[in-house]
Amino acid sequence: MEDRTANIIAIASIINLVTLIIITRIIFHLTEPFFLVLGASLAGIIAVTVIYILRHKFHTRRQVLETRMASEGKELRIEYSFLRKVAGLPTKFRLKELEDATSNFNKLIGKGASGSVFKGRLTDGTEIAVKRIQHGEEKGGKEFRSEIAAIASVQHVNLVRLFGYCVENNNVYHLVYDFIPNGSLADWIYSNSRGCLSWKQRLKVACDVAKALAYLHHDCRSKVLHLDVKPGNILIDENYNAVVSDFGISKLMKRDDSRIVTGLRGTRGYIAPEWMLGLGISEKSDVFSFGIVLLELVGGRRSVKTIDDGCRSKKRYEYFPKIVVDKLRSGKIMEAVDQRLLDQGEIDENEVKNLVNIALWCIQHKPRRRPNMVDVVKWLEGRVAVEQAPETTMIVVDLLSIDKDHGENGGWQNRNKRQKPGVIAKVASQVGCLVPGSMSLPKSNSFTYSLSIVSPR
Ligand SMILES: Nc1ncnc2c1ncn2[C@@H]1O[C@H](COP(=O)(O)OP(=O)(O)OP(=O)(O)O)[C@@H](O)[C@H]1O
Repeated sequence: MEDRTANIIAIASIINLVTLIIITRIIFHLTEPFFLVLGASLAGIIAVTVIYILRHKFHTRRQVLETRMASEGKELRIEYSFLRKVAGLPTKFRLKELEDATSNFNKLIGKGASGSVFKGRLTDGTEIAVKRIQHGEEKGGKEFRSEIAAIASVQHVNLVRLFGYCVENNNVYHLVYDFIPNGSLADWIYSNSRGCLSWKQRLKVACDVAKALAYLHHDCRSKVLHLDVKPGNILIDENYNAVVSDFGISKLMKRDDSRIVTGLRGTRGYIAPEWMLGLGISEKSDVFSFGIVLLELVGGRRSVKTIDDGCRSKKRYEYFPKIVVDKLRSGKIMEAVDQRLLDQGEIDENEVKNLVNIALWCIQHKPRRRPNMVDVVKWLEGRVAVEQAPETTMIVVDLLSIDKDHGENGGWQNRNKRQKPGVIAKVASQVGCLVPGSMSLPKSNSFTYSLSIVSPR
């Protein structure tokens, strides 16, 4: 509308001017030179007017476009952030936002092998846990990408929620999670630091973790292998629900693949034998680790313990799963149960046997003999009866757990050390505990074990 008015005014001005010149010529009988000067001036005026009109048009159009783009951009941004929220996808944080949220990273919650975790609060009041991975670009970046790839698109009440991430500084990666207030399962079962979980609460934790793993293995577009299932990575929320966390070494696996080959990582005591032997891993490797967690829930202790017998040259180890099998066979399973649970009472021997039986299915050394997590959930919920677990050789024990310096506290991980299967035999012979062939199980409660390596296939 404005454009048209400007055009009309310009054309009308030119017509007026020409008319004025013609009238002036008629009245005053003006000469040729006068008209040359006048013509040039007129051309100048017309050129200026045309330039003005064009500029005005261009300016107006640009303004219209800018306004339209701004409003479309805003709409797109709103839509984009809305879709991310709906899909639960992680958002990118600025370092400054995380510094403000964590008061400059001064509330340390805990430290793991890969970094430190800090408590914080976002401006909208949401409590967060910020994990700072500081391993140098390659390792830290790898762990960071694994974590994001694995949990960015998964949503389950028993999986920790990843709110977002931040990579402003090349070698420092931040992952922002929902804050889970009651510490990890390790704090509850290995020590009294937070108290003692009752038997019912332990059964609930087992169910929650099983559901989370069943979801990762069977309900996601690609199978998600967690690969570091252990009490330290199972968080307890305010209602004592279990939340699985730490996807730093997880892997995605195509639905059609039966196994994948990857460098040995994970945590001592929980690594499935097929992984240690370099035979490839699958969702059944998580099932193995889960079985070990079940036994630790029953015993309130770690599966591998160092025995201090005063002999410094050769360390001796106690393997709890073997103790449990022994106790079950001799009808004394309650002797393997966490003393604190026995003191609390309200623990049913049949329920203990049932849980132990499920665990023994899960830790079968042959992966194909292990159940899948969907079946485990049905067993744990009592929807399907559990048959007695077959005997398993239980002789490929986590040799990499045998670490001269770190003893039994579980703090050592080979997460960042890629090991070849041959290393296992080497480590075994170094610690003097490689016995070829199978081994017979000692009958005593706290026996030490020798290790031999057989193929789980
Ligand atoms: N989302 C969270 N909310 C509350 N606490 C958390 C959260 N994530 C981790 N933590 C706490 O931070 C501690 C360190 O966690 P992190 O995952 O880094 O290490 P870890 O699992 O203990 O060891 P590792 O990295 O060796 O597996 C844990 O003990 C846990 O209690």
